[in-house]
Amino acid sequence: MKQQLRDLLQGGLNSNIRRLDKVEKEVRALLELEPPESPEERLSANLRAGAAGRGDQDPALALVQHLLAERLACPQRALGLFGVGILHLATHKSEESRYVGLDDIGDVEGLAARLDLKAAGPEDALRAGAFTRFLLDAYGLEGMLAFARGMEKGVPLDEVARKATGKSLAMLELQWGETLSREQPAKGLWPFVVWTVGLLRPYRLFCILLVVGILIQTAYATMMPIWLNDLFDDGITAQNAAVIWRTLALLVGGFLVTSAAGVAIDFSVSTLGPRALNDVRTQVFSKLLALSSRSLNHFKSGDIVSMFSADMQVIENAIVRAVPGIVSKGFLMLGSLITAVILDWRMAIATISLLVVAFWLPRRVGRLAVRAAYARKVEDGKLAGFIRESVQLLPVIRILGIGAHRREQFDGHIDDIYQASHRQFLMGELTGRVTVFAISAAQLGIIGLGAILSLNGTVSGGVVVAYIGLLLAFGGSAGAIAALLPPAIQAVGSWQRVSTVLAQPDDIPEAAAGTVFDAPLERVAFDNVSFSYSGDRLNLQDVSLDTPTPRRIALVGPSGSGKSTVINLLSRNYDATSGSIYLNDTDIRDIDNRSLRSLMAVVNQDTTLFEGSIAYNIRIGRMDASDEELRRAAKAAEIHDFIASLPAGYDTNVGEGGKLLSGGQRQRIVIARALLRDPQILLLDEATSALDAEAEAAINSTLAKVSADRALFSVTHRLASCPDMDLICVFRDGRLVEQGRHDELLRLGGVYAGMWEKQADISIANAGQDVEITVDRLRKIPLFANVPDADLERIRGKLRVEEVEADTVLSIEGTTAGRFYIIARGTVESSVLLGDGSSLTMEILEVGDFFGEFALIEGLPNPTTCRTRHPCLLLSLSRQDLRHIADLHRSTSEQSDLEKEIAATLDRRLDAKLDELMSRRLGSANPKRPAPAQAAD
Ligand SMILES: Nc1ncnc2c1ncn2[C@@H]1O[C@H](COP(=O)(O)OP(=O)(O)OP(=O)(O)O)[C@@H](O)[C@H]1O
Repeated sequence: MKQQLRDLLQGGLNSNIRRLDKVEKEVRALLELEPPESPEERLSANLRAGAAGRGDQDPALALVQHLLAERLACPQRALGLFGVGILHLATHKSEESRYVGLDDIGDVEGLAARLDLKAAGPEDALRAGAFTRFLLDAYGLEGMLAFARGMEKGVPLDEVARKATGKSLAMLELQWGETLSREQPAKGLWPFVVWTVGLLRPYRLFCILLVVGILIQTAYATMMPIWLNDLFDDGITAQNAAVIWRTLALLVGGFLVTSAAGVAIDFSVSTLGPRALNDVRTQVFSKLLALSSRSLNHFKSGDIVSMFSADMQVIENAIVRAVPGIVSKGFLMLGSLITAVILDWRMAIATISLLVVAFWLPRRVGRLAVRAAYARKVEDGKLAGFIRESVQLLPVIRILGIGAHRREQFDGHIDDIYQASHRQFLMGELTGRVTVFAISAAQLGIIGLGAILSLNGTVSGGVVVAYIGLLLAFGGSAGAIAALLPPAIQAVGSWQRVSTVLAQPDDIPEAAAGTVFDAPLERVAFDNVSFSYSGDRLNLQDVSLDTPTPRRIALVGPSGSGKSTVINLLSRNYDATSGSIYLNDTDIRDIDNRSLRSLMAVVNQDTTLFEGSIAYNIRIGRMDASDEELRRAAKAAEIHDFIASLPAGYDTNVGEGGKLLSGGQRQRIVIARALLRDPQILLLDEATSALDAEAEAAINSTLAKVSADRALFSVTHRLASCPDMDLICVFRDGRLVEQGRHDELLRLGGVYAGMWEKQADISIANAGQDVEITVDRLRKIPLFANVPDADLERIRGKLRVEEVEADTVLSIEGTTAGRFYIIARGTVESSVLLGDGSSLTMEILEVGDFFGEFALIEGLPNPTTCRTRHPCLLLSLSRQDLRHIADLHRSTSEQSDLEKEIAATLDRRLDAKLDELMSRRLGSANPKRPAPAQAAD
């Protein structure tokens, strides 16, 4: 056998075997395969598999397919997709498969079919590699192999996907798309120069001025050595005054013209740079406006802001200084080379050979420098985002006492920045230094050669003098390029970030041949609509709803159930993952986007205004509205009288974000803006939840008036307004679980009835001044289920009404201080701190929910931190008050019944919470592998 193998090797297969060996090693590592018994066996398996790759099939692909089939029991149908995919991963840098364009990924089904017929082009191989890498990353080797093994003939791929990953094929493709990097692979200096030239194209006159200036400078520098040669050989050596005077005149004249050309260059670059940069700013800003919320979610706001400040500055500097400098010095070097050939071809060949070597070296270092500059930009963006988040959340950081932890994270960021910038500067400087070093070495070599050749008279003294001049010009140019390279390289990093945004496909949904919707709206329908934000799980599932309009529709349900998502889909902030939404009988995707938007107005809880006057803030609802229409909208929003009472009236400046006005006033301006559009569909997303109770009561009455005769979709946590609604849609876990009128839903006794029961008997009166709760309602709190009426009446009397602003921490995990609370208005987030300092939301507590019961028992610490998400109205009870009531019933030294009951209930709740906490922590420790049982669709 050995002899046989040796013969084969000698038969010219060496290079093939080496390649197969390399591929096999990579594939074994990728698929975690045990190495075979002996090298001979491996060699023979390789050869057998390689030999199977006859005809036009790649022997390496045959080897991978052999390993998949023989060692991993994958069926024939999987060998195309995964064979090509794994081979691609093994032979290319895995990173490459991240950069598949989102538009290019196509569907897995089609890809598998193409690869089955072995018609894989390089793009198919890249896609197969990208899909294989995605499965490996998201579902591990087991998941990938489960997919591959499931691809038996005749089994639909959707079924294979569900079995292997718990997700439908469509969801898997969406998830795959989401994991692809939106960054561009590292680019070099040349593409940046090409981009810059493209940018400058609209400014032809200045470009011509610039090019003429550069050509004049180049011509002068190129001619100078020839004139020096003439001056030396024909003038000074031959004692010819005429030649001397003529050459001197040329040198001085050329000098003056070149100086003028320098001024022209300065003038044109200082015009071109800022103009071109403004164009880039416009492009990026327009792109931001053209990107959907889904695409924007992929960029950090810190990155985007620093793109407009730091990045633009760096690019401008490159366009004004570095690029023109490098181009003109490059021309100069080219001109010098031509002169060198004219002067003496032998010296020129030697010069060119040395220079080729001299340029090759810096190119290699330069590539590393470009990569380092990009890495530095990424780190800068991360730090900017971190600082922004820290400043915004400073109060939360203080209250949670996680300052030291944030400091540690900050140290981590600046450490990363140090590493990245150290590398960036080192590589940038090294590129310059290597360039100078290489050119200087070449210079020395050529001067030496010239001197030796002049000894035996092969070249004249004039040529040597001219060459020295040439090389000085050459060295000077190389030095200048070396100095200009670091800022240019820095600019490539910045440009790369900018181009990552610019390369995103515009995906604000816009119907290609969208129809204008100008009919009266008679119907809104959701037909089996499902949606996922991230591709990871469905946030809305199979929602079907068909309602005539105008009608008032409430969307209710627990936090996170998908209510706001319905608003997002209806307003086409996102498009449904599957299913359709109809206005009358037209799919909203077929409606021209402008026309669709003009049909509707959204008022949500964010009342931030734009910097500018009140009039401006209302008018942006419809730019062509007249002053009279503006006033009418303000009157309908019941804010006109207030505006009229201001000294500057409608011209009053609202300050940054509108901070000179109260929350209620800001919200009325937002409502006036919405009404100015006279929308057929009014979308309210918790429009009053950020306001205090008094402002909420007033604005609710305004909203009730302005929503008549429109299709109103109102997301609300507080059910008090629901009895007046024409339709109530109840959501839970992304599904529309109930729909009907208030009475019907109460009779149904389902989710809505439960929510109503929780909120009923807690009444808010007097614009939030008074909150009442009945004894019967108190009894429904498990803690008080068995407490006698008399005690409950006492507890009711001791409850204190508290009005609390948003973002107030009411109890802190691990501490025993605090009170017992019942929520009458608003929502409260209960969270726990994880080991890595991040916090995990356990529950969103809503009206009728209670928390802080742990405070009622001596020494029992709070298991979670509770923080208000909105301004809240709470009923609270102190430990002392409860104890006082308990003491009234204490006959012996034993615990009273009340205390026993509370302790027992607490035990149960605590157990349940701990179980939930454990499972969530375990779940969050392994986010990459969702259990197939949690099928999202
Ligand atoms: N931009 C987003 N990216 C990813 N997931 C999101 C995004 N917005 C919402 N979600 C998730 O989608 C689910 C539904 O959210 P949605 O905001 O529609 O619920 P909701 O019922 O309106 O909740 P709330 O009452 O708290 O506002 C939640 O699990 C939420 O975490």
